[in-house]
Amino acid sequence: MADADGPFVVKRHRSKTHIAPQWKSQSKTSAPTNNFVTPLLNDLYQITMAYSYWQQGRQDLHAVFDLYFRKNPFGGEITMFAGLDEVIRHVSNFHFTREHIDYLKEILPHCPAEFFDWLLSLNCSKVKIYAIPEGTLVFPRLPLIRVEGPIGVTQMLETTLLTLVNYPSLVATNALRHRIVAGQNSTLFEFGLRRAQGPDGGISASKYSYMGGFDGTSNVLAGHLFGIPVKGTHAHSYVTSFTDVSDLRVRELKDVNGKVFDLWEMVQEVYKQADLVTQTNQGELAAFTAYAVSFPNTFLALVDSYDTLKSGVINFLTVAVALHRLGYKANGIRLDSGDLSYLSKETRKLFVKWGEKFQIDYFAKLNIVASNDINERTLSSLQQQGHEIDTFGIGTNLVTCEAQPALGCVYKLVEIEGKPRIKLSQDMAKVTLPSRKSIYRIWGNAQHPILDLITTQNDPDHPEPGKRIQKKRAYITPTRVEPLLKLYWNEGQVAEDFHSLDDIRSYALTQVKIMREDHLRTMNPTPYKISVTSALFKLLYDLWSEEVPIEDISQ
Ligand SMILES: Nc1ncnc2c1ncn2[C@@H]1O[C@H](COP(=O)(O)OP(=O)(O)OP(=O)(O)O)[C@@H](O)[C@H]1O
Ligand SMILES: O=P(O)(O)OC[C@H]1O[C@H](OP(=O)(O)OP(=O)(O)O)[C@H](O)[C@@H]1O
Ligand SMILES: O=C(O)c1cccnc1
Ligand SMILES: [Mg+2]
Repeated sequence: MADADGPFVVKRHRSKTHIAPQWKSQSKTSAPTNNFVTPLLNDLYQITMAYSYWQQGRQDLHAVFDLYFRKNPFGGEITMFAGLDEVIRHVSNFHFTREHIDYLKEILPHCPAEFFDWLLSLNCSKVKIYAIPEGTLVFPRLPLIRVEGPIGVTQMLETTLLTLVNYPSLVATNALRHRIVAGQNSTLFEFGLRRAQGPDGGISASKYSYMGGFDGTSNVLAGHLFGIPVKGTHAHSYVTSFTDVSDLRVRELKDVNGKVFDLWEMVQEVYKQADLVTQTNQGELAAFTAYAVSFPNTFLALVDSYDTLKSGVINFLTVAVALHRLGYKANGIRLDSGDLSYLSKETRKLFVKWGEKFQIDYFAKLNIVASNDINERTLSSLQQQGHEIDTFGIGTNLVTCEAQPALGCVYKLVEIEGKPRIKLSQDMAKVTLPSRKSIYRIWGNAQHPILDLITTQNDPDHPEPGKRIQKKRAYITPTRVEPLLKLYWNEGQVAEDFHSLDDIRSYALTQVKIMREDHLRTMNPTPYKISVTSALFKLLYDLWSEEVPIEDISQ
């Protein structure tokens, strides 16, 4: 498959992320990737609430908000947290421009000039952001991000933070699930840009699919922006644009020592030696020869334009033998229709047969790429059937997250001026967990975490290694207690070093090895346990009774 140097050679850029607050440094890297990401990328109600907070003189009340989701996506029991880097970029850059304010004046004409002056002065220099590291496997109800600071500004972060976390976490989780099903030995490429929900959807899909365990993308801009390996083959239209050899204008190719040969003549020679029973499509053979002239080192051919086994694979092999004689190694083929399992096995047999006939040992291991509407179920079915595919190109179903179009992260107030707050609901899952909380991942003797514990501040049940805790009808003595929330943004300063995309990806893949397998399986997995301490439980019920007094229904 092709990269910038030719079909499918891996090329990594450095992708270290450095973030510096915009008002302290003009460093370009501190800006969000998408310049739509400003305080104006918001729901109107964030601005109208800001006005009312300001009018009531409440804008500086100290608020704590939690960002969390209630249910893992895709019927699974894991979610990969993604998008934090862009959140911190947004926070570090948060300010309204004069142009934004002029527009807001148009849509909120009755608001006084002083309100707009205040809006113009807003930034996140009094905000603190605690978060779980990006790439961590997370679960329902855990605060992924805890935002603290003046309600005037922290309220306004709601919509933007949600949009920066929801889709990234969803698509990263989708990618991770594909990785889990495909196993470690398959190569996975994201091919979804053309089908993504617009340019930002496409860029985010490429970035977060890579974070979730894909090996590369066909999206050139994503390669440029994030250092993701970019890969590609060619389309059917390239093949079908050649009718016959008369379309082949450049046939000469230098061998590895620099001597010039006519590749088409060499292809004809191999063609004769191959003793074919039926004639292959000659336009296809001309197209493959042309592509080999362009990319002799990494030649890969799309073989299903006419007849995969009788024409495409044979034409590819013919060109591959000719290239071999000039000292080049072809890469392989791509299948894009039909029964991918059957065709991959038959193709592998042909690779072996031609390798033996022409005495080229690496032919047996040539790369078989498959694409065509592949999703998690197709991957899983292909694994059961046995197949000979080395590389999967996955587009539509990965980037559009066809199995579940949204992750329902929400942003809820849990404390104001030090007072815990609660949002009630008939639906228990929608009742918020009040107060500023901490989360601890609790490890036992085995090499995997047992549960996550959510605590209040100064909780009497603060977990410690070696200190036994009781959870329902079980005791746990933690061997390790891992605080999950870290301070990332401290009143105008980046407080935690950010990791490169490659590091986050490796961290995410390591966690998959650590988690118990039954939580990871894609079908009917076991839920991972999330517990709250007695103190948090009591706080919730006390607040509930305070907000809605217990009714006497005997009257
Ligand atoms: N062996 C297989 N097991 C399970 N699913 C497969 C297998 N081979 C292919 N598929 C999937 O089956 C679907 C086949 O799609 P479709 O019916 O459109 O056929 P097609 O091969 O694209 O046909 P055509 O190109 O002739 O229109 C794709 O989603 C593909 O990923
Ligand atoms: O199938 P996806 O997972 O979305 O992967 C990307 C698809 O995009 C390309 O062709 P396109 O679909 O544009 O045309 P085709 O279906 O006629 O090949 C490619 O050949 C894949 O089929
Ligand atoms: O390079 C490819 O093969 C490719 C890229 C995007 C979509 N489909 C295929
Ligand atoms: Mg297609």
